[in-house]
Amino acid sequence: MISVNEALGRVLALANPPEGESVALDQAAGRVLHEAAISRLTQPPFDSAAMDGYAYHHADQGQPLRVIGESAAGHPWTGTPASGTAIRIFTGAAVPPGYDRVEMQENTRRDGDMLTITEPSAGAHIRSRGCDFSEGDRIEPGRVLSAADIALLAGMNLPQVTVARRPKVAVLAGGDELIRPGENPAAGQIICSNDLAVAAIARAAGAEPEILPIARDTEDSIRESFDRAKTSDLLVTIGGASVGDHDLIGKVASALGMERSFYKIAMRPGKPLMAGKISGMAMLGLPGNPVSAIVCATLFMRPLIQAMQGLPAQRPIRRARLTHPLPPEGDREHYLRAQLLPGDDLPAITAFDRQDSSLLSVLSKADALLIRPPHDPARKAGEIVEYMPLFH
Ligand SMILES: Nc1nc2c(c(=O)[nH]1)N[C@H]1C(S)=C(S)[C@@H](COP(=O)(O)OP(=O)(O)OC[C@H]3O[C@@H](n4cnc5c(N)ncnc54)[C@H](O)[C@@H]3O)O[C@H]1N2
Ligand code: MOO
Repeated sequence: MISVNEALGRVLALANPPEGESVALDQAAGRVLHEAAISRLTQPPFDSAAMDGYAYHHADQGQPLRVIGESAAGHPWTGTPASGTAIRIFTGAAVPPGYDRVEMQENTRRDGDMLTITEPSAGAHIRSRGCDFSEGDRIEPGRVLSAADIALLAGMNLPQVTVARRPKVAVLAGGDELIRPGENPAAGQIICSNDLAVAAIARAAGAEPEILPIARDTEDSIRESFDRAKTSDLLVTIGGASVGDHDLIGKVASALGMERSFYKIAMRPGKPLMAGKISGMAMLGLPGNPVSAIVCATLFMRPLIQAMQGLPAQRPIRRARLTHPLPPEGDREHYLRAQLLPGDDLPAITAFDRQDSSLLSVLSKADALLIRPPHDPARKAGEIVEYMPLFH
């Protein structure tokens, strides 16, 4: 069995290089920038007023000024400044060369055409040309575009950007016991839940997931499902990964020529994880236990989907203080479902008592996975441990 870190490295190596596609800005939030975006404009394009008031020249401060024009946003003044003059100006309007101050109107008194600055501000209240960004400035690729990025790209006059194509992820649940939510379970049947969760994690990571019909526990059914997935970038199977007579995923994958990257890792839950490539398509075989499937999707599928879009690999590992003692660990890295509360210096973390890998009700209450390395000795309350935040 290989370590979690080793497995993660091998999973990330399955990612093909991302491909770009051009999208309109209103579709670009949350996507990964694939090519550098290069500004077509300088912003602001002219020295611009930061307040509603009057533009004047600093040298004329202290004397009455004659108001000789007006500059509003979208309607620049075209006259010529002269000494002893001012113009009415509004926020966002161009400040004509020749004036170097804008006084807010609250600090002035106006009498006909004549203006007195009653209380000169310390600052100029002028945003100089290019103080935000300049033509040719770049936003580098390999980042998820935020709402602020979209606004910046718009300001740069870029109506479209090249983002990484969303990886197509086929999600395949298998098992004769599985039926869809809403159906009536017969004896021995349960509701298929894992594929919905895995697809949700895939979508949140930027993929375009497709949930395939549930495969039955026959080689033919599984082969048929693999065939449906062949135009995907990644096939994620759930269940049938262990050693039972009906666990056929590995067998079918091998028969279809899977180049296996690994099978089984020193991790709890998630031991029977499988990874590899079939005809250029990446494949992850998740264990069927619901918590195992969701934890493995979080730890391995999510970073793989991010790598497929050109994002750097990052494991969001943080530190917290234990609220209770923990027993020594065995030979697998253990990811315990846990709850976080605010603490003095670090958050306080409490692992749930019940850690069976079938318990969705416990996972749903958890906001963290408390990480225990293989052979970690017993821990006391108050000791610092590592955790990974869940689902946010
Ligand atoms: N003799 C051994 N038995 C098992 C071992 C082992 O090492 N030796 N490992 C155990 C571990 S650890 C895990 S994890 C499971 C994984 O087994 P599979 O990947 O073959 O999963 P299944 O047997 O298909 O299912 C396990 C469990 O999960 C339920 N399930 C499966 N798919 C779904 C789904 N889409 N939605 C909801 N629930 C699902 C399934 O009904 C089973 O209850 O193997 C252990 N056994
Ligand atoms: O690896 Mo299994 O996931 O421990 O239940």
